[in-house]
Amino acid sequence: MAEPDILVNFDLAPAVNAFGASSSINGIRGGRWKDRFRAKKRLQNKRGKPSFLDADGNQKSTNAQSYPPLNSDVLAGPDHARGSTSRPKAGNEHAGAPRLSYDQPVISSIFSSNPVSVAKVEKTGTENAGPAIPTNAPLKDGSAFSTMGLAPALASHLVNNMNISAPTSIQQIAIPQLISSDSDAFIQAETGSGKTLTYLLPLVHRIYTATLSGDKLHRDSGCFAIILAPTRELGRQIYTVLMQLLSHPSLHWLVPILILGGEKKKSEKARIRKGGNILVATPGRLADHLSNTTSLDVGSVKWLVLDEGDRLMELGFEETLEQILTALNERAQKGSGKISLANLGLPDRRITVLCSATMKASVQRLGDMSLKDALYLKGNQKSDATEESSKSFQTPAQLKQAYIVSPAKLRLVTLASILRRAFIRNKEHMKVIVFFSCADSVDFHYQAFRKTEDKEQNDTRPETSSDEEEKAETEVAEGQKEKPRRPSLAAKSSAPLIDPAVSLFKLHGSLAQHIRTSTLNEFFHEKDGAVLFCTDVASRGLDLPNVDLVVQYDPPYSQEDYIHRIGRTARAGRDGRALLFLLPGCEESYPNQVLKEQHLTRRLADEVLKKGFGAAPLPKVAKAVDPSWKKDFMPKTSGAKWEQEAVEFHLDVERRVLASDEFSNIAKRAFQSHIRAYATHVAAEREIFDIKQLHLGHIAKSFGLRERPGDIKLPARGKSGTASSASGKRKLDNIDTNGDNTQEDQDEEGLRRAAQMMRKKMREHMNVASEFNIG
Ligand SMILES: Nc1ncnc2c1ncn2[C@@H]1O[C@H](COP(=O)(O)OP(=O)(O)OP(=O)(O)O)[C@@H](O)[C@H]1O
Repeated sequence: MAEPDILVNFDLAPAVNAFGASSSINGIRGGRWKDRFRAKKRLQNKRGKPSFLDADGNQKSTNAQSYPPLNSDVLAGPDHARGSTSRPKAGNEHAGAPRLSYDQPVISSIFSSNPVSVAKVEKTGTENAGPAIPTNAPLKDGSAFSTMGLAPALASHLVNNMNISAPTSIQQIAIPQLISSDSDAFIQAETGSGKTLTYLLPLVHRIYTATLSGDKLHRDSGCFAIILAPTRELGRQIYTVLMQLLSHPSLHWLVPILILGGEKKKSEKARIRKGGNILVATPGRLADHLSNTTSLDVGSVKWLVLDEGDRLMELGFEETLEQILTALNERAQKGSGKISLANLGLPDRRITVLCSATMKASVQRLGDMSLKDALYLKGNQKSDATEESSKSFQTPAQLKQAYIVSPAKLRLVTLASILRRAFIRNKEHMKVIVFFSCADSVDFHYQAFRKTEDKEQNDTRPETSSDEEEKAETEVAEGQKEKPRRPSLAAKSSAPLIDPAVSLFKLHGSLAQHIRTSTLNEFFHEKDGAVLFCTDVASRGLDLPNVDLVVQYDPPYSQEDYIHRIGRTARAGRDGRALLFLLPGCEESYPNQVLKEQHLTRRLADEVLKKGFGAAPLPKVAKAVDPSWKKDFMPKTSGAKWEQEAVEFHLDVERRVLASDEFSNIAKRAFQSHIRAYATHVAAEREIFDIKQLHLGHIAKSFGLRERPGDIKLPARGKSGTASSASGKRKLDNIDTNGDNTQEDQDEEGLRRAAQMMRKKMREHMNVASEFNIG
C-alpha cells in the first residue's frame, strides 16, 4: 500500500513557472504574503538569472530545462494549505496545468543546499594518531599499594578482591600524603583516574588502623566521615565503591549510610538512627537532616570530602555547603555524645578534601570556603601540557578526539551513520553515550531510533511505592543487583535502526528517579552493545564500564562540560574516542577558540555517511517498508548507495513523524527545546553558537519535521508533563539532578533574551520562503 501521508522534498521548479501569471505583477498589494513574496521572486527571476527557491527556502540557480514545471495549484492544493502533506494524486491538476509525474526528478532535500565547511584546518588531531601512553592508567613502574603506607589487609583486599593491583598516578601521589598528614587537600586529576579510591582509601585505612589500637569501634561509635556528591547517581556510585572496600572481613563493623534526595525521609531517618560511620550524601538532603534529624550525630566527623567540586558549585550548592560547614563546626565544638575518640590515631581536626577534574573559579571559591592550608595534589601531566591546560583541563592522553562538521539537515543521518558503523566494527560489549542539549531532544532521538510507535511505558508508569523504590535503590547502591528481579523499569528499548542486537537507553532529569536508577543500572550491566542517549545528567563522575565512544551531538555549554562528557570514556587507562558535532560556519571555530589545549581531528559529514551507510545495508526493519511508496517517493540522489540509504533512513523518520501525532509532538517539542537550549550558550561563546546563524528550517528537518518553523505549534503541555521544553529547562535539566537542589534558574535574563532572539529569528524566517513554503 502506498504511503498516503508523505510528501518528499521536491526541489521546486522555478517559481516563475509555477505562477505563470502576467508580468505585471509588480506593485501587487494585498493578498497573502506568500503570494506577494512569490510575485516578487518571480520578478527577480525574470530580471536576472533564473532562480528558484529550493526545497530549503534557499534561492538557487537552476537549469530550468531540467525540471518540468509544476503547477502551483498542485503543490498548493487544499491538502497542503491545511498543512497536511498528502501525496498529490494523479488527475488532481487543474485543466491545462502540467501534470506532476512521479517519474520526474525529485531531489533528496537532506543533501541539497547545505552550507559547506569553512574552516581552515589548523590543528592535527589525535584521532588518527598512533597509540598514546595512557595517563590515567595504573602505573607500570612497579608501584604498589602495599608500599604506599596502606594497611596490608587493605592493600591485599584491593589486589585479591577488587582486581586493582597498581595505583594510578594520582593515587600514588595523594594516598601517602593523606595517610600521613592531617592537612586539607585539593585533589585534581584527569577524569577516570581513580579519584574515588584516592580519597576513600586513606580514610578507611585510618579508621581501620584506629580499631587496631584495641578500642573496639562499632556502627554506633559515631560518624567519622561525610562524602558529599552533587548528584544521586554519583552518590550511589561512591557508595558502591565504599561497600566494596568495606567488604573486607576486618572492616565489616564499619557501616556506611547513603542518604540522597528522592526517597522517604522516614526510612532515611531510621537508617541514621541505627547508626553508621561513613555517610555518603547529596548536600540538600544532608542539610535537611542536619536541621531536622536529631539522631544524626556529626560531632565526631573527621573527614569531609567534596567530590566533583565544580559540579557542586555549578548546581548552586554554595549556600547549602556553607550551612553544612557551619553545622559541622558547631557540632564539632560540642563533641560527639557517643564515645571518646582521643588517642585512636584519628585526626585531631576535621580534614576537608576537595576533588575535581577541572579547576575553575567556582572550585577555587569552594576551596577558599572549605579548605585551610590545603595540600594541592595533582595527578600525572601529559608531556605537552601547558601551564594553562594543566591548571584547568586535563584529558587522558589516550582519548582520541574528533569533531564532525555536519550541516543541520544531515545531523540525524550522520548520527545514525556513526552509531551504525560503531557497532559494525565492534559488535560486542561496545557502549556509546550520546549527549544532547535537552531532555526533549533525548526523547525525540530515543523514539526515532527505537522505531516503534508503541506508547512508551517508562515515562508514564506510576512510580513504584517508596518502599519498593528504596529497596531497588539500595540494591543498586550495594552493587547486588546483577539482574533485575522485577520487570525492568529502565528507559530501554532495542535499536533496530542501528542494529537490532543493540540496546538503546535514555536518561535525563525529567525521568522519575527510579527509572533513572534502573536505566543506569541496566546500561552498566549490559553485556551486549548499548547506546545511552542522555543530557548532562550523565556527564559527571559516572563510571560506566566499556564506554568506547562518546558523541556530543549538541555541543557542551562550557569547556568543563566538554572535559567531563568525554571523560566517560578512556577511563583507567582504557582506550576511548570522542566525537563532537559542529555546524559548518561559525561553530567551526570552537575547537581553536575554546578547546585550545585539546587536539581534535576534523571530519566531514559526507565521509562519515559513506562509511556508515555504505558499509552495510540498513537492517531490513529500518527500511521504509512499502516498496510502492519507495518506488514513487524515493528522492533523487546522486545514485550512491550510501546516499540512498541515508535518504531512506531520514524519510522513514519523517514518515513516522507525520503518521503519529504523539511522535510529531515529541519532535516539535524537541525542536523548540533544542533552539532554546542553543540560545543559552554562555555569552563568551555566543559568536560561535550564534542563534542568528541557525537555519531553523534545516534544524526542524533534522527532527523529522516538515512544517515551517513558524508553524510549529505544540498542544499545551499537561501539568505533569515529563518533557522539558520550557524556557530555561536546559538549566533545570542539568541542575535538578538530585531533586534536592534549591537554586532557581540563575540566568533568567539570558534565557528571556534567548527566547526573544528565537522569536525574532522565527519571524525573520517566516518572511522568507522556507523548505516548507510550498503551500
Ligand atoms: N588503581 C587502579 N587500577 C585500575 N583501575 C582503577 C584504579 N583506581 C580506580 N580504578 C577504576 O577506574 C575507574 C575510574 O575511577 P573513578 O570513578 O574514581 O575516577 P575519577 O577520577 O573519579 O573520574 P571522574 O573525574 O570522571 O569522576 C573505576 O572503574 C575504578 O574502579
